[in-house]
Amino acid sequence: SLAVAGSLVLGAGVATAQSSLPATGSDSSEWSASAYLTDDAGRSLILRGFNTASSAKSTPDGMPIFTESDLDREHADMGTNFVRFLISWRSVEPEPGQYDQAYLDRVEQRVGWYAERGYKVMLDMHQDLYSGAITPDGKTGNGAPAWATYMDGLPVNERDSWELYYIEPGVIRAFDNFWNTTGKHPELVDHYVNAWKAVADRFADNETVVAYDLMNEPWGGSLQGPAFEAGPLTSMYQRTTDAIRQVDQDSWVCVAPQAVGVNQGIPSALGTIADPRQGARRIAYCPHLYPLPLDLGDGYSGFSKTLTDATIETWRTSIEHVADTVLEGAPVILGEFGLDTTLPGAQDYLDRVYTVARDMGAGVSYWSSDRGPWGPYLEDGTQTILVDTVNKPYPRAVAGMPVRWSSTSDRLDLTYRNDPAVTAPTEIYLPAAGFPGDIAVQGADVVGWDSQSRLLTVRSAPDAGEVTVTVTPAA
Ligand SMILES: CN(C)c1ccc(C(=O)NC[C@H]2N[C@H](CO)[C@@H](O)[C@@H]2O)cc1
Repeated sequence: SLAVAGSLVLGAGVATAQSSLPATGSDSSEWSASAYLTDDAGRSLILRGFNTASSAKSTPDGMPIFTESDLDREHADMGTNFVRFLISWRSVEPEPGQYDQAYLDRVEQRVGWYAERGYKVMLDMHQDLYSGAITPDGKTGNGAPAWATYMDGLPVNERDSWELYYIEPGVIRAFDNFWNTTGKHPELVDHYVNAWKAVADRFADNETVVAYDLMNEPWGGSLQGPAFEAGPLTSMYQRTTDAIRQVDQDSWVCVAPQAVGVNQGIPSALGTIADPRQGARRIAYCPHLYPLPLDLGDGYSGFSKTLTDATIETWRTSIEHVADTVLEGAPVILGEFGLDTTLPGAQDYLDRVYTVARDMGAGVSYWSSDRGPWGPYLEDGTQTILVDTVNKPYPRAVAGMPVRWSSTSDRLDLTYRNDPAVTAPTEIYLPAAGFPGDIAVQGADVVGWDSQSRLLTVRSAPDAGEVTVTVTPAA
C-alpha cells in the first residue's frame, strides 16, 4: 500500500527531487504536434501499441490468434496502451442485413482484455484485396463477405506476390462494383455503412474503444488518386461518419487515404469529412508508412536509407497537410508501419519513425503483433529488437496539451500546458530496465506509483500553466 504525504510517495521509493537537473540532449527534430485524441477525463492520449492481428484475416471465427496471456506478455514487456484491433465486414455481416452478435461478443471480450490492462482500442475494419472470395481457396484476400463480392466472371490469375492481385481484372471489378464505379451496385456501400453502424451501436458506451478506423488501405480499383480519394472514398467516409454519429457521439472516426502512393509519401487528395456531433470534431487521420526502398530488401542502410529518409519527410509533410488543413486539425494515428527487424539498419529505422511520430503527436500501432521477424516475437517466442525499442518511458495520458517530450531508457522529460479543467493526473510509463529502484520526479507532485503496471501519476497546480516534468532514477 502507498502512503501519500504531500508530493512524496512513501513506501515506493518515489520522491520529488529538489535539485535542478540538466536537460538531456534530446534527438533534434521538428516538433509539430497540435492535436491528440483524449480520454473521458480529457487527457491527451499518447498511444503506443500494435496491430492485432494479421492472423484474424483468415480464422473462421474472425478472431486473431492472440491469447490473453499474449496480451499480458506484451503489456509486461513493453508497457503498450493501444491496439489497432482487426475486425472484418465478412464477420460483422455474414449475410446481407444480418449482423453476427456472437462475433461482436467475441470482439467485446477481447476489448475487455485490453480494458482490464488500461488500454485504448481502435477497431479496424480490415481489408486486403477486397475479400477472401477473390480466389476459390479463400486465402488470398480478406474483408468483404462473399455475397458482396462481384467479379462479374473476370479472372483472378495466380500471382507470385500478394500485392499484384490488386491489378487482377476480377479484383479490380470487385472494387469497381463496391464503389459503384460500374453503376451496378449502389447497395454495397449502403451495407458497409450500416455494418459500421451496427459495430458502433455495440461499442458506443464502451470507453475502451476510442476510435473506429473505417477502412484499411483503401483501393479504388480502376479509379485512382484524386478521382478515387476525393470521390467515392470521401463520400463513403462521410456517409459512414454520419451513420456512426446516429449511435455514437464520442468515439473518434479515423479515416485513411488510399494506400498506394500515400503509404510511400505521395500527397493524398482525400476530401474533408464533416462531423455532425455536438461540440468539437472527433475525426482523426490514420495513414500508414511503408517507404518503397525498404521493400527492396536493402534495409535502412546506404542509399536505401537516404531514399527512405526522404520518403519519411515527404510523407510527414503530406500527412500534416491533410490532418491540419483538409481535416481541420485532426489528430494522427500512424495506423501501420513496420519492417523485417532483421534487416540492416532496422533499429535506426524504428527509432527514426517513433521519433517522427512523437514529434507529430501521432499515436502508433506497429504492423504487427503477429509472430515473426516483423513483430516483437519470433515464431518460437524469442524477442526481436522491437521489444526493447518499444519498451521506453513515455507519457501515456497528459493533463493538458503536450508541448514536447523525449525519453531515453532511464529518463523522461515532458513539458505540457496544464489544463485546469482536467482533474485526472498525468500518467507516465517507466520500464523496470531504466528504473530498477527509487524514482526521482522534478516539476510536479507525485500522485501515485503502480509497481505492477509501472505507471507513475503526477499532478500540477491548476494554475501551473506550462509545466516541465523530469523523471529519472533517484541518485
Ligand atoms: C497495390 N496495393 C493496393 C497495395 C500494395 C501494397 C500494400 C502494402 O504493402 N501494404 C502494407 C501492409 N499493410 C497490409 C495490412 O494492412 C499488410 O499486409 C502490408 O504488409 C497495400 C496495397
